[in-house]
Amino acid sequence: MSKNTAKIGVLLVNLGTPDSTATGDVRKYLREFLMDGRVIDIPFIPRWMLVNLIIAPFRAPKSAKEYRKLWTDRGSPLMFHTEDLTAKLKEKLDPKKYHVEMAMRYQSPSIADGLKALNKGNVKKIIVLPLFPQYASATNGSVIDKVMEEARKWQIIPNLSFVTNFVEHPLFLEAWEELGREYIARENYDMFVFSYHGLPERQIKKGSVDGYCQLSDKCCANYTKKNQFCYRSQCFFTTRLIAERLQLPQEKVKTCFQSRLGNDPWIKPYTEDLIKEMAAEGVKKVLVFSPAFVADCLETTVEVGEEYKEEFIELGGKAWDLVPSLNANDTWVECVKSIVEQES
Ligand SMILES: C=CC1=C(C)c2cc3[nH]c(cc4nc(cc5[nH]c(cc1n2)c(C)c5CCC(=O)O)C(CCC(=O)O)=C4C)c(C)c3C=C
Ligand SMILES: [Fe+2]
Ligand SMILES: [Fe+2]
Repeated sequence: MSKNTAKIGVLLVNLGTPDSTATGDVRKYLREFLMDGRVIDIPFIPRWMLVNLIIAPFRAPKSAKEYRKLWTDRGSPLMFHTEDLTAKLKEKLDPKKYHVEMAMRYQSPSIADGLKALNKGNVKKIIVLPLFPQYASATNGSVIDKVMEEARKWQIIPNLSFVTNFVEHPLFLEAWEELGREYIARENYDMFVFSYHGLPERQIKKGSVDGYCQLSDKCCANYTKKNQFCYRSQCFFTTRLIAERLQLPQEKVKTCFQSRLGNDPWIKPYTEDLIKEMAAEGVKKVLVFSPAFVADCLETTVEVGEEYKEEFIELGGKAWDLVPSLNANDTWVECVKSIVEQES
């Protein structure tokens, strides 16, 4: 009997970050990111004009300044946390059985290079794990799309398996529970805010099965087979699962959405509005979770941890504590290992 020595390839994919904080590099990153038709989902010519003539030129210098607040000796946190996660996963998985690579959807290391490295290693199967817990066409969908675009060029296409979301994975929830518990043990919070990356409402409606998702509280509050890919519904569901584990009183738990871009309506409630409401109601101490991200990045450290905090404190708040992301937390590494083993 011949022994099949081919391994299982694993590709961990995160969003991507600029190569440096130079305005030119940030502009290059924004152009690639926002020219993705799953991110700005309008026809090519208006998208090209919007991105190249308006957003990239005006936003790049502002974003570069924000990235400078975030940058470390090891570069962008999104990058080095993903590197650390990958290194720890490699240690946990049997190297005779698995070949692990990491990639970024935009900029580098590219998905094409990650796949090439796996393919050279003679893999019989490739498991693609986009590092986004809740499915969105703009993130997980875009990673899957790009992997298929690359694989389409190969003579031999091995078995490809895609992880579409992992909001219910017990170890994902346990990792957040552990991180949250440390804060809850130290402080008596009035409110627990779960702030997720936003999405244009249009993108939720486009993915709605039989028009089920109308962005009301009714549809998104229930996570069912009809809306299992509705990003907003998965976010509410994530909040509920983490809050239940931490036994947080329901009336002290809020879900909201941050980081709007452009003038179209994005999914609500907006984090900025919630901050104002909470301050007006006399809420003083808030613990914030950001479970759409598995690594700290511009959106967590700067937007939630600095900018929203400043706004809340200016409006009379006393504490706005951000729970750090999963980064290379051991329970999270176990979660990724378990996802890979389930898909193997
Ligand atoms: C949960 C994951 C994310 C979704 C969904 C998502 C959708 C989305 N994002 C933009 C526009 C921008 N996002 C930016 C940064 C950024 N976004 C995510 C994740 C999701 N985006 C992450 C992890 C990051 C941080 C990257 C880092 O380097 O730290 C930015 C760039 C930063 C800036 O200039 O403010 C933009 C722009 C859209 C339009 C969108 C959905 C359609
Ligand atoms: Fe984003
Ligand atoms: Fe919905």
